[in-house]
Amino acid sequence: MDDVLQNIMDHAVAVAREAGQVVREALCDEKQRDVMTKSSTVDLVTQTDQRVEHLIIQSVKKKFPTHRFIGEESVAAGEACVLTDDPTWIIDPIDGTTNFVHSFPFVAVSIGFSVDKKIQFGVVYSCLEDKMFTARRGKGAFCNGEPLQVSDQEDVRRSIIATEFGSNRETETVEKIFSSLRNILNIPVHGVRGAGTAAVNMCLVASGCVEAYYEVGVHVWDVAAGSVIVEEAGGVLMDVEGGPVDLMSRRIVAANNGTVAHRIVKEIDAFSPTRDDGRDQ
Ligand SMILES: O=P(O)(O)O[C@H]1[C@H](O)[C@@H](O)[C@H](O)[C@H](O)[C@@H]1O
Ligand SMILES: [Mg+2]
Ligand SMILES: [Mg+2]
Repeated sequence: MDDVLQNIMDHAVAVAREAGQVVREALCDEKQRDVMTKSSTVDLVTQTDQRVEHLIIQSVKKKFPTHRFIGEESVAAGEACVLTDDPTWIIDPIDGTTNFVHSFPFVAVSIGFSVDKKIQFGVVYSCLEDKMFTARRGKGAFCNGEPLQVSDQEDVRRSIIATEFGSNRETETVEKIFSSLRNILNIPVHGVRGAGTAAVNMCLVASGCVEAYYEVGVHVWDVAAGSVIVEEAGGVLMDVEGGPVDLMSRRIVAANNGTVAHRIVKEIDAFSPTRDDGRDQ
C-alpha cells in the first residue's frame, strides 16, 4: 500500500500544480473571473472554480477509476457530500475564490485524500506564491520540499491568531463571529489575521507564522488537506468547543499546541451550521 499511496500522492501534487497554472492564467482574463453566487450574495464562484475542479476530477479518474470524490463545485451542483471508507479525493479547486476575483494574492488549490474516513495526505498549492504544501500521515509536512514545524509558543498573549468572516451574513451569525473576535482580541493576543483561505491559514499554522486558526462555517473541502499538514507539522486539531475535530461539522481549531488551542476555545462563541453530510449536529 505504501508505494501505491505515494503514487496517488505524486499524482495529487502534479494535478494541483497543473490546476494552479490554470488559476494563474485565469487571473489575467477578466471573463474567467466573472462572478456567480451560491448560498448567499457573498458566496462567490467563477467558471474557473468549475473548470479547475473538472480538470482535477477527470485527471484522477483516468488514473484511478475506482476512487470517489467530494468536490466543492460538484456538491454545489447537487452531488452528495458523503465520506465512506473508500479512497476519496476531497477537492477545493480554488480556496479563496473571493481573493481570486479581487486578485488578492492568496489563492490555493486544496486536495485531501481519505481512506477509511481518515485523511491520508494533503496537498495545498498556494499558486500565486508558488508554494506547494504537502503532508502524508506519519511522514512529516513540507513546503516546496522543506520540512515544516509549528511555532513552540505556549502563551496565547504572544500569539497571532488567524480566522475568517465566512460568507454567512445573517445577523445572529455575524454577532457570534464578532463576539469571538472581540474576546480573542481582548485576551489580548499579538494580532488577528486572515489570508482569505482556510487552506492557506492552516498552512500558516503549520509553517509557524501564526499560532492558531479557527473558523465556524468552513466546509470539509476547505480543511481536509490542511488538517494533515497541521498535524504532520506537530500541531493539533480540535472542535471549537474543545472536543475532537469532525471535518464534516464545519467547525475547526488548528493550533500549534493544545495549550493555545484550549485557550482559544474558551473565547469562541460557538454555533453549529448545517453539517456538510447533512447529519444532525
Ligand atoms: O469558497 P472558498 O473555496 O473560497 O473558501 C472559503 C474559505 O476557505 C473560508 O475560510 C472563508 O471563510 C470563505 O467562506 C471562503 O468562501
Ligand atoms: Mg474553500
Ligand atoms: Mg473553493
